[in-house]
Amino acid sequence: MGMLVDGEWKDVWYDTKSTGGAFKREESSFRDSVTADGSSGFSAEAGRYHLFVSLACPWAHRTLIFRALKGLEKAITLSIVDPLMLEEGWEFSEPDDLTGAKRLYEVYLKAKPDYTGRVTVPVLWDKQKQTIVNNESAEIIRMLNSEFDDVAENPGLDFYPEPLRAEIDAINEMVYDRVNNGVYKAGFATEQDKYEKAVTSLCGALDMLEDRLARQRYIAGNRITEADWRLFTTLIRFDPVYVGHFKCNLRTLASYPNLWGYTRELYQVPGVAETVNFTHIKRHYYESHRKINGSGIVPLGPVLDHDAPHGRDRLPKAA
Ligand SMILES: N[C@@H](CCC(=O)N[C@@H](CS)C(=O)NCC(=O)O)C(=O)O
Repeated sequence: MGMLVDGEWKDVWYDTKSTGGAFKREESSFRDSVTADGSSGFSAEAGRYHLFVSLACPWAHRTLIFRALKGLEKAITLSIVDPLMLEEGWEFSEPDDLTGAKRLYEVYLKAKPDYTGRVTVPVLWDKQKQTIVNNESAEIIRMLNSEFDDVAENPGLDFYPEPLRAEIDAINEMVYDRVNNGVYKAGFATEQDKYEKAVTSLCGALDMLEDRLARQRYIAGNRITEADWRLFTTLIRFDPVYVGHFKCNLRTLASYPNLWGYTRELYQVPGVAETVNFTHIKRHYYESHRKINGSGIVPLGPVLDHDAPHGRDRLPKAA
């Protein structure tokens, strides 16, 4: 694991010294937008854009789900990095078809030769301008949701509907802080108190979500929205990785009947299971983070049946 400093790769682990043992996530650096009308300088066109993802990464996973559900697989091409992220960061097993890069940081350097910062997935790449449009998953999924409708196979699907936006934004904020990033704050903490604070907050958030999902089908009401997909990519990794590797073990996901049924329902939405790769997920965390798991041994369990009936039909769903 490392980062680029003035265009040079440095192999360094996350700095938690300056924050008293707490993990602080860096802001994403490329923040341009693709728009349907091209007013941003990046117009939504079939074949122009490319996604770089890791199948292990929950943030990149959001973009894979939106690409699949919106029917953008033909319009937006894809490169997948190797599961392990070691001294050279994310790498490709074969030179990347599109850019010839062996390591993801080379793609960042093509966009900005003097780049300083972390080299993260997902990356939305513009083949025409040969640059990174955006590397913030929260923004990329909004673009996939609404800007590519002229080239999407399912243009009518909207995961960020106008009447629910305030509710979705509020949920996202809580879920980001306490759940999506919460598991990382627990796992990367290097002081006991920071770890305990993160896990306690995470568990409180899961209790709250469990209670909500006992009463309603989805997190923002009776239809699936962006808020569900953002939560899903953390939940699907919870028992296989976060309980053990990140020590988020006050409770397993499977011990929450509603959250677990909900996770299975989302997993069973056509197109979603194909975006979930448990081999990449488990290998990435357990083999890459040698400061956390020195041996690199990948646990065999837990045995979970994501295809079991989800039982959520008892709660109403929008037509
Ligand atoms: N805010 C970013 C976070 C992306 C992120 O942190 N991705 C991780 C993989 S799960 C990564 O690439 N980390 C590499 C690093 O931090 O050096 C987003 O949501 O797009």
